[in-house]
Parts: sequence; structure tokens; C-alpha cells
Amino acid sequence: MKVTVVGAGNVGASVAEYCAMKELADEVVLLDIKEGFAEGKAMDLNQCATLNGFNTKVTGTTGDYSKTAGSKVVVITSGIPRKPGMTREELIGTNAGIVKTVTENLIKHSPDAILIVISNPMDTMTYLSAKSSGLPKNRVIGMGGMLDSARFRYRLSEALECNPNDIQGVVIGGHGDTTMIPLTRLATYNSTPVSNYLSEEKLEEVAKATMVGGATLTGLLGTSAWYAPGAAGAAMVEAIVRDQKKLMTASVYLEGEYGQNDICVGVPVIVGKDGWEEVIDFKLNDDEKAKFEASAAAVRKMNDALEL
Ligand SMILES: NC(=O)c1ccc[n+]([C@@H]2O[C@H](COP(=O)([O-])OP(=O)(O)OC[C@H]3O[C@@H](n4cnc5c(N)ncnc54)[C@H](O)[C@@H]3O)[C@@H](O)[C@H]2O)c1
Ligand SMILES: O=C(O)C[C@H](O)C(=O)O
Repeated sequence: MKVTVVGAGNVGASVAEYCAMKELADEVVLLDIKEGFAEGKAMDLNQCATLNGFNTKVTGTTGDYSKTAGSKVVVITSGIPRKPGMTREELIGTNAGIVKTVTENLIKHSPDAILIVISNPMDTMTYLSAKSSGLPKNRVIGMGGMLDSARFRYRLSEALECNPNDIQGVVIGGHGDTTMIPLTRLATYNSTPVSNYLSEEKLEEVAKATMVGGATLTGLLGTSAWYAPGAAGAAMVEAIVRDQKKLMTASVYLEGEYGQNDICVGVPVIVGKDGWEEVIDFKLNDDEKAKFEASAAAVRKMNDALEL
């Protein structure tokens, strides 16, 4: 079984590394347009096989899509990342053309694949991929909410001074500095509401830090993050190839769910071998519903800039 990752940069190489380490496929194909870059990353990763004890083979290619043929899952990370001070939305001018071309090339060689879109602005790039691939809606999934939820859980664990794995918490809405919605009301510490332990002010602070999590890292790194994005991408690959039926937040094409139509935006979904299989209704309260509507409106405005 084959998994392809397009874009062998920071995020793509990280997805490939986690996929190999977890042996999620027999072969992981890395494709990039920069001459020799994917081949070099593949060689470096293959030389980890004996050190980390995995049997997945990594193949690198400069733009040869025939090597990606028959992939079960493809992960799209190609495109530019933001620099400090930029928003993700500012990347649309460059990344829309890249994501559209890449999607079309991938589908020619892997018509049965499930697409995971990571390139930013992710919700709009997922919508573009869904439209330009013509694939059934369940086979196009945007990765953002899993990363944002992981950051939310980590920030909560810092505030509670506890193990992050004891925290459950979900972020829905758009994957943008102002559009994501950390669902503080529903977050728990081993099944007990986090509001039992943290003040309103502290919870507000955690939510705000979560929302600008990507911008904070970009400020520190000079480019955007890759370890947690790579791990989140690989977790979605794993849910598909191992048919885990996991509840994950992902940007998917909505037809009435959460009151939205003709848009890809982050909602809780079950992910398994067929892609995203079902949207789960979290029964938002009025305040959360209003935030979700505002978030979807902002994503929709960005989608309007696309030439479909
Ligand atoms: N959705 C998320 O949660 C999330 C998280 C992190 C990064 N991102 C986004 O992922 C994208 C990649 O980030 P990065 O840090 O890996 O950037 P990067 O610059 O390290 O890597 C991007 C790679 O894409 C390649 N590329 C460009 N055009 C291509 C094409 N047409 N075909 C194949 N490859 C092509 C580049 O050569 C480069 O190697 C950015 O848009 C970034 O904003 C999203
Ligand atoms: O912040 C970014 O631009 C990259 C990514 O979307 C992230 O959240 O890390």
C-alpha cells in the first residue's frame, strides 16, 4: 500500500517521517518540484530504517507523478509557508495555483485516493481541492483542527500543570488566527470539566494562545511549524489506512451540517478507510453557534477569491 506526500519541505518531510516510523504504508512517495530535493529527503529517511527499525520504503521524485500511481492516501503540503507578521490568508495568491495543479496531477494517477490537504489557507485549499478533483466529498479532508486541538490540549495541560494526555479538547471552525473556535465549555481533565479547575480569565487566555498558536511559532522559527503539523497529518493517514473510525476535527465539505452549505470548514468527523465518514453534532450552544457562523463567513469570503 502506497501513501504519497506532495511537498518535501518541512511539513511534508515530517509527515513522511512519521508515516515511515509508524509503518503506515509499504511505500511513502515524496514528490517536490525542487530538483533532487525529494530524492535527498527520501535517501536521508531511508537511512533511518535500521536505526528506527522500520520497513517502509521512501521514494523521492522531482515531479514524476507516475511514481505516485495507485496511492491509497495523498497528503498535499506543497506551497509557501507564512513568514512572521503574515496571515495564512495572504498565501492564497501563490498556493491556490499550486494546490489546483497538484490535485489534478495526483488524481490522474490515483483516482481512488483520499486527499488530505495541509497547504494554507487550508480550509480554502481544501475547498479548491474538493472542487478541482471532482472526488466524492468524503475523500477530501483538510488538516487543521487536529493540530489546533493538540495545541489547545497542550495549553490546557500547562495551565492545569497536568499530563497533556489527560486533557480532552477540541477546536472547530476555520484554521485561521481569528476563525478557530476552541470549545472550552466541552474540554475536560479526565472527564471532569476544565472549568472546575481554571478561572474564566485563565480559560480565555488559553483559548487566545491556542488561536495564535501558529503565529507564535512562526515568530519564533522565522517560518511556520512542522513537527506537530506533521504528526497531525500522519495521525489522519493512520486513521484512514488502519480504518480507526477516530473522531477528529477536520475541514470537510458541508451540505447542511452545522447550518452550512458549499464550504469546507472544521467540524468533528469520524475518519476511517473511506475518508471522513460522518459529521458528529456537538450540540453547540448559542454563543458557539454564533462563533461558528462568523468563522464560516470568513472562510466563505476567502473562497470567493478562488477562480474555480
Ligand atoms: N494546515 C496546517 O495545519 C498547516 C500546518 C503547517 C503548515 N501548513 C502549510 O503547509 C505548507 C507547507 O509548509 P512547509 O513549512 O512544509 O513549507 P516548505 O517551504 O518547507 O515546503 C513546501 C514545499 O513545497 C514544494 N512545492 C512548491 N510548489 C510545488 C509544486 N507545484 N509541486 C510540488 N512541490 C511543490 C516546495 O519546493 C517546498 O519544498 C504551507 O502552505 C504552510 O502554510 C499548514
Ligand atoms: O501557522 C501557520 O501558518 C502554519 C500552520 O497553519 C500552523 O498552524 O502551524
